[in-house]
Amino acid sequence: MSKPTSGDFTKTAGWLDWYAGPSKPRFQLPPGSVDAHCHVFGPGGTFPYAPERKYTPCDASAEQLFALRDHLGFERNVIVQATCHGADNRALVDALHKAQGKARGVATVKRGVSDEELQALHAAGVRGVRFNFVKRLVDFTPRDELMEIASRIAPLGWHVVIYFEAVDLPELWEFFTRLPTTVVVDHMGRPDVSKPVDGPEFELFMKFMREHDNVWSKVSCPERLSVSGPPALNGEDNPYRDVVPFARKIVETFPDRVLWGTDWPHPNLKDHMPDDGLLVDFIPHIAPTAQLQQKLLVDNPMRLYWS
Ligand SMILES: O=C(O)/C=C(\CC(=O)C(=O)O)C(=O)O
Repeated sequence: MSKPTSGDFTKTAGWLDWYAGPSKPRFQLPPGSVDAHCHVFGPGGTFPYAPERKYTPCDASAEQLFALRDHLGFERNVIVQATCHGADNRALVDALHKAQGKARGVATVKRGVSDEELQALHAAGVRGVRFNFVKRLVDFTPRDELMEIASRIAPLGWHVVIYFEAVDLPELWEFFTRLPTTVVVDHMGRPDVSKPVDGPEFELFMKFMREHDNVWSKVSCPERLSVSGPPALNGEDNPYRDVVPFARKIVETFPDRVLWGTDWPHPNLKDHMPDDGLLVDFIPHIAPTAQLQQKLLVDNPMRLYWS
């Protein structure tokens, strides 16, 4: 694979570039597997980063993403708009066109978006919008604006992807449970995995999914959530052990409402950059049977994004 570049932009201090030269997974992905959470960044020279961004990444182009897809053995991608591009979805749409049907997208839109713009996004392959509540990534958007957007995209059959920290779930609960669409949670609602898996914080997340059958979860990002590791590097075949009980509990309890993604190119990691091949090898630890793997990697994402 080619190496990361940063074009005309100066990367955020301490930025870790994505891992060039990932290993080949030992885990054999089921045919038709979908990497259901990944991003494209720029390239900044063609698709400039948004003025309101909170970080400036290294470039991560569509071509580089598709090279990783093929190397790891995925068939398709779901490309999620990252906050460094704000509500400018041009890099995402360009990647969707280049994917020739092998990618779907999740966009960010503002209240003023026109019906024509929504139709054009749909034609490009967008099937959802992302509402981000992680305070280090975005400025506050009033809830009534977000609810208005949700009601505009619901008739298109789209869903809402939500990204938030576990400690904020109580405050966001009322808003989330009013959303009129399928709701997909990024990275399991970012649990604090140093707390017990059967403790009150994670139990609230389980209750959120149990009581609302329109709520799905991505069981992604162990590299972001892990506290005690070990990292997916240097051939480690049992990485991020502390995250496994959380992800596995969700997969086994709600097998028809889970998705998995690499989160490539892993923005804002501070500690290490994982080997994406070893990240794929993490999957059987959280979805231990062939049936669970088929649902997680093929059936669920195909139902949500390609039917
Ligand atoms: O890659 C992710 O999903 C998580 C991110 C970045 C992000 O969400 C964004 O920039 O939109 C994070 O926690 O920094």
